[in-house]
Amino acid sequence: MENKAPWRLMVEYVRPHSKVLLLGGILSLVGSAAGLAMPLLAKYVVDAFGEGGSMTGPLLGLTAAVLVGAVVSAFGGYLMERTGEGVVLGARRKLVDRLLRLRVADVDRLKPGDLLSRVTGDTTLLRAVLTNGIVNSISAVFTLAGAIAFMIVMDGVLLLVTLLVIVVIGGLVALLMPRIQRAQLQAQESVGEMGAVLDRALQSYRTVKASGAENREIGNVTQAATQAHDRGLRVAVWTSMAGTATWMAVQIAFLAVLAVGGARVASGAMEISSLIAFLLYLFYLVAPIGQLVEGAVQFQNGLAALKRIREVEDLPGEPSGATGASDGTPVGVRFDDVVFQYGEDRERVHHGVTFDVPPGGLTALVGPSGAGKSTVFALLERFYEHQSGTITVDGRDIRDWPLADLRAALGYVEQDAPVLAGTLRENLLFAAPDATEEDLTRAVRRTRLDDLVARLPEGLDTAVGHRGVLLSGGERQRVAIARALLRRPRLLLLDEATSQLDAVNELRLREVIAEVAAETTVLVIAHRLSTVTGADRIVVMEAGQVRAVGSHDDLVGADELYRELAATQFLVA
Ligand SMILES: Nc1ncnc2c1ncn2[C@@H]1O[C@H](COP(=O)(O)OP(=O)(O)OP(=O)(O)O)[C@@H](O)[C@H]1O
Repeated sequence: MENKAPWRLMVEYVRPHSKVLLLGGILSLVGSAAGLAMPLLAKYVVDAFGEGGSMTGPLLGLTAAVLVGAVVSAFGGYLMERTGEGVVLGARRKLVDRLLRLRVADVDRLKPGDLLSRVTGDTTLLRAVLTNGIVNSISAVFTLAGAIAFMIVMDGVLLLVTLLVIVVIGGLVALLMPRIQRAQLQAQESVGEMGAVLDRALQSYRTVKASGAENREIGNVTQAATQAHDRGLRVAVWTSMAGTATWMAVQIAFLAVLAVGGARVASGAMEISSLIAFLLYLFYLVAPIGQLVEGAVQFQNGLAALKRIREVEDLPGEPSGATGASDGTPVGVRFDDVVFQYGEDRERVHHGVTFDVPPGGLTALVGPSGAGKSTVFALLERFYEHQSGTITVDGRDIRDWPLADLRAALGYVEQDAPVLAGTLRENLLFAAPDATEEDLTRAVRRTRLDDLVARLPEGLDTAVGHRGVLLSGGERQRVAIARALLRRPRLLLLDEATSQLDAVNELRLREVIAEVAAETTVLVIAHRLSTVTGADRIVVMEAGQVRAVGSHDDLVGADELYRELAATQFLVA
């Protein structure tokens, strides 16, 4: 979406930490200056040794340089790590903020496990860029420049020899960089892919076991892991080639300097102490060149990670307005010639859906599977945008409602009624954290959950297990209804569970629905005869259109499809 140069994007993450970074940078410069002074001081020690002068001064200087270098570098290093963690935190915050505000349609496409790896894995790579990448590179450049300056002073000819070797091999390394970045991006993608496969297996854990598909799923995850491994190896190959090239550069330069320098010392063109100092400086080049190469590699890795992070950040988000409020007064709903398809390449799901639900009472949506009933709910919640026609809630086009207010006005209970991990209380308060104890007790009573609460060892504070595995299907559905009711919705959308409920649970559910419908508008996707016969009106949908509206008795007499549904679906299932 944005077309900024990659390093600019990187700067955005680093900017909030620029002060600490500057301090760290200065410290590492001081550290490298202390380091740079050492060979020169060593030369003085050698000179003093040769000339029989006092060695105390140079030796003290050498000690001071070592100490200053060590302390300053350690502190500078700590600051860098700290900033690195700060960058990771900042990136994660930003990414998570976007992740939870994405549009449902985009999330449908993306794989949860892959998204997870972007938040956990890719953000971590950004830190490496900062700590080893940017700062080490800056201090390396400084050390390098300093060492070269000293080397000019020592002997210009030897410097030329050194630079020639380094430039040739440096060029080779530069050629490797784009390959490293590409390989790293692919490696990160494999890690994301592995997360996605693993996530799928864990989400459908019982199905995997029941289908005897453990080995196949293990195979799939292992395959993704192996791919990540292979691609990681490719990164390692290119990286170590870059490392080897650097190492060779220094070794060849060393041999060349030794040969040329030895000749120059023999001919009297240069002193032996200068040659020693020069060789020491030459080895001083090893670390910064290594750092530069590593910095460049880290930078490539960081860019690869950044690409994956930006892919998510650049997706459009929903408006992040304040949480909406609802006063619980019932509202009416109207669909007027609504046309909708899930994607450009998808078939239409709604071909002009029209119906009208007055405020209050119970309205049942019925129709064969795939008729588009759940889609009615998804459109009302604005999980997706309809292509044409009008949907109004309380007489107001839903596109004109602030999204947060619209969603606060609607209570939504999904068919598989998810219960989140945590205690029963946490689950109930999920949509209304500020609800009072009294509200809570009332909601529990209204949804006939008091028996359950009395039976649980720690009442409301009993942990209900990951995804509510410790509750029955009927209990889960009622927990979800209670959760929705605590938000005092003006319209309750209830996608009835298709699974068979036992007689007691079915009776309870019917009572709960009837009681809620006395106070607010309830729109229920009905799979049960008890629900449709108890409804004030029934909307019959077929293949993306409304074919009839009426009471149970009207429809049994007037609508063939309804009669058929009543005879088979509702009575049997
Ligand atoms: N998120 C989605 N992305 C793409 N297509 C979808 C999506 N959700 C539903 N569909 C398609 O839209 C059509 C209508 O689905 P919908 O869930 O609204 O039907 P339904 O009447 O509620 O059926 P059921 O009673 O089986 O739940 C189906 O063909 C389905 O495949």
